[in-house]
Amino acid sequence: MSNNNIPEKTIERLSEYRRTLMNLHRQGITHIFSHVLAGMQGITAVQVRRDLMLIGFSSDTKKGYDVEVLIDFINGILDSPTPMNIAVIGMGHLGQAITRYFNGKGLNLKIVAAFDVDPEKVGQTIEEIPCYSMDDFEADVSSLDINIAVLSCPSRIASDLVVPIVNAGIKGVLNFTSKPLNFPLGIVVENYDITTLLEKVAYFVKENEENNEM
Ligand SMILES: NC(=O)c1ccc[n+]([C@@H]2O[C@H](COP(=O)([O-])OP(=O)(O)OC[C@H]3O[C@@H](n4cnc5c(N)ncnc54)[C@H](O)[C@@H]3O)[C@@H](O)[C@H]2O)c1
Repeated sequence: MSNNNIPEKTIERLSEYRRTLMNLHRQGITHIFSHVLAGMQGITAVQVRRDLMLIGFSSDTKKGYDVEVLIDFINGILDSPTPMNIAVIGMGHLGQAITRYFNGKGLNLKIVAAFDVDPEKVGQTIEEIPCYSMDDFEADVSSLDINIAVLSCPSRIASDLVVPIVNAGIKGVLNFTSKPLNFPLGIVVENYDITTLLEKVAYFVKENEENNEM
């Protein structure tokens, strides 16, 4: 099966499984049963087994899954053969928080540059990465071999960045602004808006309360 056929939700869970497995590995745990992994993720063992079957992982031994082997297998599915470089566009509160949080994770993905328009930030090193001017965005993205952009600029200017991002050859966008963006086919985009997500949680809380009252 090509990785393109793996459902989005399975990809998200594989990333979560890997983080859990890496923690277990650090604690010296060598094997884990599907129901234990499932319990740690708050899902069913059937779901875990189905996800791992989908990616062709079947080495469930009497002791459960071999933690190291499973991490390697998931690496082979999720990671690109070469490390991917990420740029943060808008190195304000959120951009800096994301960089600080993400670059400590030791993944095959690294935030290597920031772009901003603030003269006090451009030319500085912030959270251990260089901050470049938006004026030279396309040339710098190309010379730094950046594949992915994280958008943490003001929402009102987010749509102005679609064309520069496409022209610069960026292949994936994680958009944190409150302006949902569309890109041409071939560019992966994930819009992550905390207000939408919180409203979704609040809606289901309300639904549960209403159902409990009935
Ligand atoms: N999705 C979420 O969970 C979430 C949470 C908080 C904030 N946000 C959004 O993230 C964005 C940033 O929020 P913040 O609190 O970090 O704001 P901030 O004002 O601290 O940072 C914004 C940064 O963008 C820079 N900027 C302005 N115009 C730019 C341009 N044309 N190109 C590149 N950079 C530019 C600014 O100089 C500043 O450094 C906002 O759109 C906000 O709505 C999303």
